Amino acid sequence: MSNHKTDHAIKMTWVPEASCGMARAGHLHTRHGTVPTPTFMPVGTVGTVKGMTMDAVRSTGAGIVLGNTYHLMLRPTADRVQKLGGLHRMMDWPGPILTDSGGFQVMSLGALRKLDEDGVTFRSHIDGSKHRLTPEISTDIQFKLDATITMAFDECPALPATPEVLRKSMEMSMRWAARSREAFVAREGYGQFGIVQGGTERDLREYSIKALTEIGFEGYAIGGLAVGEGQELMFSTLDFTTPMLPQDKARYLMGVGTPDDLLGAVMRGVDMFDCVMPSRAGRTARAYTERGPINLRNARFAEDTRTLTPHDDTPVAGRYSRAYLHHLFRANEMLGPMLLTWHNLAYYQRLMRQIRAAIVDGTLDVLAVKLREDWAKGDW
Ligand SMILES: CNc1nc2cc3nc(NC)[nH]c3cc2c(=O)[nH]1
Repeated sequence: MSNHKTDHAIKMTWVPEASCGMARAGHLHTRHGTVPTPTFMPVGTVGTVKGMTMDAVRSTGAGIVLGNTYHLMLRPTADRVQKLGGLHRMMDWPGPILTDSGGFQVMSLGALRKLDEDGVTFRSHIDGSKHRLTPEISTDIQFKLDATITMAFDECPALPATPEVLRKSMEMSMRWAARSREAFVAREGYGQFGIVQGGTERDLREYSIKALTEIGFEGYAIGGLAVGEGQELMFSTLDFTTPMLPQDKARYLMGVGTPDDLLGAVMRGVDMFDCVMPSRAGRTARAYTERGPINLRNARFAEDTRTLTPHDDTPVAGRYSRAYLHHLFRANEMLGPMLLTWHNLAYYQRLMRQIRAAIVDGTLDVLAVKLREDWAKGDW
């Protein structure tokens, strides 16, 4: 079922460049610029990547950032963001912005939620005010935010769940996907992604992909994972899910993940990621490095004059000692979370660039062995 409103617009496209096994390298062409994939999207929850100016975000090499519908609809509200010229103008980020559709965060943050066939009613975690999200309302909010990529409104069931619960939830999300597509206003270079559901069940994932590809979207997200199932079950689900997705459209694995998750998911055919880990870790003194994560509050760093990483490709990496960062966190200084968020996001972007380059020259398997060896070695 194609949708008249989306036929005429020149949609957003994903163009393949190279592949290595199941892994792909390509470019996502949008109204707000072209992004090399695989790509990691820093999370800009309420119109800010916490602790970072957008110049700092850009300096890490990030190409596209994520905004949260749930948070933005509560504060400053979609109408106000629209009045301020949309997210791009308001946060001074001219590049692509993907907004999620809010359902996942309603279920994890909202209070007193009531879910029905039409949508979800909930109270704000900020002031207890009552709000409603439906496929139509969510799509309209994302339009007002001027999202480059709009996400379909779905339900992400908690795992573990019985196949029957997963089937009912997925079928409702597919009905919501059709309503989301109907409500989507096509504009040149903008796109909407459907979200595949079905938990870890192969038949349900197949049904969901069939439903979504019949509706037709500019890209496809894999939802319903990274909800506590563990890496092994996430990877085994990807093993049979990504091959069933269209080859010529971007695949986005929602809410993932650690550096090892990213590597494994790219090797299973995923192109796009978002995760709060690098930025949240930056606020809690957890530094991601080539030798795995380290906790900078630990006393062993008090006089460690080494930098966090041998790379010196960001204003942080080559300039500040672990001892200084340790001091900033012990002193609860603002600069601690700022510098470490910057470092972590730069580490994630550098990792994605390394992975992408290895796909292009066909050496991803070699890189994967090297990365996993180094992560396992632990700190220098
Ligand atoms: C916006 N819709 C939507 N968001 C999600 C965000 C997630 N974030 C995680 N782990 C941190 N899993 C997720 C699944 C979904 C999902 O199934 N749907």
